[in-house]
Amino acid sequence: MAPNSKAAKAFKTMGSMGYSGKVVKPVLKNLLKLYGNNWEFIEDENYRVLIDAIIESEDNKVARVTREQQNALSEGKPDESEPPLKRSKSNSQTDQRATSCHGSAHNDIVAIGDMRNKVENQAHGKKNMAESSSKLLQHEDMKPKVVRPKNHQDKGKNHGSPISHMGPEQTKETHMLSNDENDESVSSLISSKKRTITYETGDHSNSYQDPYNAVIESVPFDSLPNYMVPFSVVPPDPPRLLLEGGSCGSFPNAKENCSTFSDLIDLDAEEISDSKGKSSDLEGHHFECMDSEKFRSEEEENGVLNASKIDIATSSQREVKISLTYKSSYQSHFQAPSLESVLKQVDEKCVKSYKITLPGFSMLKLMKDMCECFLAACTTSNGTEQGIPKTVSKDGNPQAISVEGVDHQLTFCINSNILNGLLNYRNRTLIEVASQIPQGLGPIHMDLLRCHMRNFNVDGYKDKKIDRKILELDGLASSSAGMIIVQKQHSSNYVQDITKGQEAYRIPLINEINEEPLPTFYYIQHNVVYQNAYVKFLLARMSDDNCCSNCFGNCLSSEIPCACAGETGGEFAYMPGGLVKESYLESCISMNHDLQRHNLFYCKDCPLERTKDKRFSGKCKGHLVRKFIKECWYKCGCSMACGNRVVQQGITARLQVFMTPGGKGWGLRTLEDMPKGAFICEYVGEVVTNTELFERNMRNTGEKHTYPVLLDADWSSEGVLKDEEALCLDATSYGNVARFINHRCSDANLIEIPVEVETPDHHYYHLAFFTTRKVNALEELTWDYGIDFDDHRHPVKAFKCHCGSEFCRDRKSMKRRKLRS
Ligand SMILES: C[S@@+](CC[C@H](N)C(=O)[O-])C[C@H]1O[C@@H](n2cnc3c(N)ncnc32)[C@H](O)[C@@H]1O
Repeated sequence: MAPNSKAAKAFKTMGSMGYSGKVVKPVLKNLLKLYGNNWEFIEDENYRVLIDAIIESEDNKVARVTREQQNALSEGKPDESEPPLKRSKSNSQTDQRATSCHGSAHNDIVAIGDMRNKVENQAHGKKNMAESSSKLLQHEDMKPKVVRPKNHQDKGKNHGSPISHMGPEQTKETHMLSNDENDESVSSLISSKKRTITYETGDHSNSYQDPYNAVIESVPFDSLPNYMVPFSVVPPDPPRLLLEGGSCGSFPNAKENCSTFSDLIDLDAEEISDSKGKSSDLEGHHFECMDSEKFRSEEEENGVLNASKIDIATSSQREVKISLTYKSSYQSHFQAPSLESVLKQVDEKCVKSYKITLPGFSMLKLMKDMCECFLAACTTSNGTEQGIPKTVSKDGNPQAISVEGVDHQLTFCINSNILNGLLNYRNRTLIEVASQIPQGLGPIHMDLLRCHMRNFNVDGYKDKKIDRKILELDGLASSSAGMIIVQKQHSSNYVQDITKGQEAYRIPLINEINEEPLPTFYYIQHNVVYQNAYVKFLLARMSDDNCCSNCFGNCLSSEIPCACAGETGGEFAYMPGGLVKESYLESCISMNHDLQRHNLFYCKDCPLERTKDKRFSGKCKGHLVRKFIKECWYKCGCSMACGNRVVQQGITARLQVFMTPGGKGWGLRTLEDMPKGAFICEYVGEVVTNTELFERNMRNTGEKHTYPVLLDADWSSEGVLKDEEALCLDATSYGNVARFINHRCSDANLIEIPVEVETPDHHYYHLAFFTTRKVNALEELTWDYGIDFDDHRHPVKAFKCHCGSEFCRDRKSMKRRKLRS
C-alpha cells in the first residue's frame, strides 16, 4: 500500500476510535521518524503502538495542564481544598507521568521514546518472551500443577497423566508464545486477548493459542485420551466491580449473586484492594457489594447520610440492574462525577490497560450484557439455585401451584398484575401444559416445558398467545409470571449443563436408552489452535473494501447493501430477523447435494495424501469450493448483516444432547421448533494440521473419535499448501455441542456454511450450522458429513451408517437393511 493510503488508513482507524487527525498527526509523525518510516511496526496488531502513543501523549497533555493549573494556584503546594476524588485522579496521573516519562518535561517525545523501547523489545523480544515464558513454566513454583481428574469411567485404561484445570491459586497467566519469531501477523484483537493454554504430552510442554479469549474451563466428564493431557492457564483473578445488592431484590439469593458479581470487573483495580465487602477506602469512597438495606443501616450507623447510587445498566426489561453505590464521609468535598465521564474513563482504561480496541466496544455495553447474562443464568438455572419466586394472586396473596412429576416438581406461578384477572385459567393452564409434556422422556426439564409453554394459548387472554417473555421463567422477576421446575432427583444419565455455564443457555444431556458412559471431552465455546497450525490473522491484510468499518446497527434495513454483502454476491446472507436468506441457503444445499456438478479443485500435492497411510496412496479426489459468509465482525459495526451471527452471538437455540435409539451414539436435538435458515451452533474444536490429525489417528486406533472436519475450501488454489496450512477441526477432546451432531446422508436438517471472520485466505474459517428446513421440537439435528462410504482415504475410518435416510450412501448399510426387510 502506498504510504499515503497507509496514513489515510491509520487516520481512519484512529478516527473510528474517537481520535481526531489533529491528535493523531504529531504522534504518527514521531513514530514514523522513530521507525524510519517502517509502517509494519505501526500497523502491527491493529495500530497498537500508535494507540498506545496517542494515549500516552493525551495523558501527558492532561497531566501538563493539571500541573500548570496546580502550580498557578498553589505555587507547588498541594491544594488541600480540592475534592478527594479529583486529587486522587490528578495524583494518579502525576504518578503515571512520573513512571512513563521518567520525569521529563517533554512528555510526548519521551512517551515515544518509551514506545521505541517497546517496539525494540517487540522486534527482538518475541523469542525472549517465548523463552522467558517457557522458563516461567519450568520454574518449580510457577509450573502449573498436574492433577489427575476424577475418572468415573476409567476402565483400567492407561491414560498417561490426565490433569484437570487448575484452581485459582495454582493459575498463572503466561505470555503468548509465538510459534513464529518473525510473526508479525497477529491481530490486535487476537493478541490482546490471546492466552497460552499449555498442556503436557509426556515430557514436552506445548502451547495452545486461544484466539477468542476462550477461558477454557476444563470440564472433564471423564479422563482424557492418553495422547494429550491439557490444562488451562487461567488469568489471575479478575478485578472487582461494586454492585448494589438491592438490585437483585427479586432473587432470594441476591447477596450470593452480588458477591459473585463483585469478583468480576473493576473500575480501577489499583484503587480497590479487597474483594469482600470492606474494600479499601479510596479517599473516603467505599466500594462495596451489599444489599441496600445493609448499606443504609451502616450509613446511618456511621452518621454518613451522603450515600447515593447511580444506575449504570439494566437488562432490556429492567429485571436486572447494575448500580454503583458510593458514599463519602467528606461530604463537603465530594462531588459525584457524571456517569458519562466515569464510563469514558473506564473505556479509555479498557483501551489503554487491557488493549481492547474493538470498534463498538464500550463498558456500558459490557455491563448491559452482564445484566442479560445474569438474567439468562437465572432463567436457565434450576429452582433449587434460585428459589421459588414469590407470586401474587388476584387478591394479593402469594400463590404457587405445585405438581409432582416423575423426577421433578413443577411449580407454576402467575402474577395477577400481568395476567390481569386471568387467574381463573391458572389450573387449566397447568393441566394443559402438563398434558403437552411428551411421555417417556424421563427427567422432564425446564427447557422442554418452556418450549411447550411458549406456544401455549390461554383462553380469555384476548386470544393472544402468551408473551414468550412471560412464560420463559421471567417470572423470577417479581413483576411477571413464570414457572419453575424444582429438580428433585436426577436419573443416573442426566447432566444438567454440559457447557458448565459457558453458553447462554444450558445444554442438558440425557440417556434413556442404555448405560453408555458419559462422553469424555472438554467443553469449549471457541476454537483453540493447536501448536503450529497456521492461523495467523493480519488485520492490515483485510482490505477496507470488503469491510464496513462505518456501519452501525442493522444494515439489513438499509436499501443499499453495505460492503459486507460483497462476498455474498452483493446481497446480505441474512434476512432481517437473523435467518440465512433462502436463496443463499438453497444454493449451499444444492452445492452439497450434487458435488460433481459443482467445481471441485484437485490439489497437485494433496495434503491429505501426504499425511495419510501409505497403503492408501492415490490421487487427490478433489475438494469442494464452498460458498462463504463473510463476517467482518472486528471491523464492522453491523449488528445483523454480519458479526452477530456466529462468533459473537453464540448458541441461542434450546438444545439437548440425548442418546439416540438407532445405534448412532449420542445425538443432538432441538427442544423448540426452529424455522428454516436458523443458526444452531458453530462446529468448535481444536484447529489442527492434517499431519497432526493423522498422527493422532495412528496413536489412537480403536479409540472413539468424533468425525473431524476438514477446512479444505480452496486448498488447491494455493498450488501447494504447506502442511501447517492444511487445517481441520478435531472435536474429539475439545469441542462444543456440535460434536454430538450425527450424520445423515443427503437430506439432513442442518447444513454447514463456512463463515470467514478473521482471515480472507480461506485456510481458516468457522463452520456454522443452519437449518435446511423447519425443524420440529425434539427432532434430532443432523448434517451430511459428506462421507463417501466407498472411499477409505478419510482421516477417520467411516462408520456403518444408520442414518435411516432413503438416500443413504452407505451401500453396505442399505444392503443390510434390505436383507432384514
Ligand atoms: C461427530 S460424532 C457424533 C456424536 C457421536 N454419536 C457420539 O456418540 O459422540 C460422529 C460419530 O458418531 C457416529 N455417527 C454419526 N452419525 C452416524 C450415523 N449416521 N450412523 C452411525 N453412526 C454415526 C459415528 O461413530 C461417528 O464417528
